[in-house]
Amino acid sequence: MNFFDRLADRIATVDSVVSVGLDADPSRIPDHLQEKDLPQWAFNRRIIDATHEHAAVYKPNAAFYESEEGWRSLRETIAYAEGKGVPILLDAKRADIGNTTRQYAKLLDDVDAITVNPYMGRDSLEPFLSREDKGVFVLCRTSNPGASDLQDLELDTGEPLYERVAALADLWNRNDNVGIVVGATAPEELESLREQVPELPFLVPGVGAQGGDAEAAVEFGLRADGVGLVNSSRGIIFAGEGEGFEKAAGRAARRMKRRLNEFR
Ligand SMILES: O=C(O)c1cc(=O)[nH]c(=O)n1[C@@H]1O[C@H](COP(=O)(O)O)[C@@H](O)[C@H]1O
Repeated sequence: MNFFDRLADRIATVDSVVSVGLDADPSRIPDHLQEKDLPQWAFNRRIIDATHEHAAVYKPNAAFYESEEGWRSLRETIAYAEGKGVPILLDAKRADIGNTTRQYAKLLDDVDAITVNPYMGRDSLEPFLSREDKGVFVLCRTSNPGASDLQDLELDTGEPLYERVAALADLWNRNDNVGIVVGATAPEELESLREQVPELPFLVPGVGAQGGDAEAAVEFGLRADGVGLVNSSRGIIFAGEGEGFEKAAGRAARRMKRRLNEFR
């Protein structure tokens, strides 16, 4: 089954478009879990127990797991989330020349969807795009302050670079498995991109800790059939500290779901 069909089912089941970002920064894991064998896994397991009823997906960012312990924690996390029926979107932002990117694309064996970087062009993404059953989210207009350095540059056609990326993503979507990443901190760009590529699902990060626009994230981030994702990482998983941190995370996830649902 196509990833976006599975995602539609998941959104309907939990009545939520919340992507819970599992950015388990080792330095922020509560003290009482630090002596565990794999502190990140111990942390994520508790977060998943507390938030899965509100999670359309979990989005671990690979940056937080790039160590031997980290990869072990990530594997456990993925298996546990799958056991709860929650799809995994691995935020890896990968892509490279052909033989290298074929190795990167193997990451998809273990997860449902991935984020990729379009900078090196079509061939660098081909091994991801050809995985018909997996979701591929192409970075388009990111949420960070420096996004405008390159992504807003005007091409000789007069369009900004991020619009060209969206047009290419639409072209690359021959298997109905491509979405784009558009930050909630860029509500005008969100609106214009939704008009430009109405068929593409969006992943909208940047609400919560980055202060993005939740209403715009829902209004323009979701496709007409309601498929799309709005992510918060630190705003959910680090909502509380110390013992009982997971309860605070559960409340934060529920609050975000309700807030987004007001606009759906
Ligand atoms: O691809 C992403 O998910 C992403 C794209 C983007 O434009 N901005 C952005 O913040 N992200 C990711 O979304 C998450 C945001 O985390 P919080 O700011 O803690 O909610 C991080 O994992 C970022 O890497």
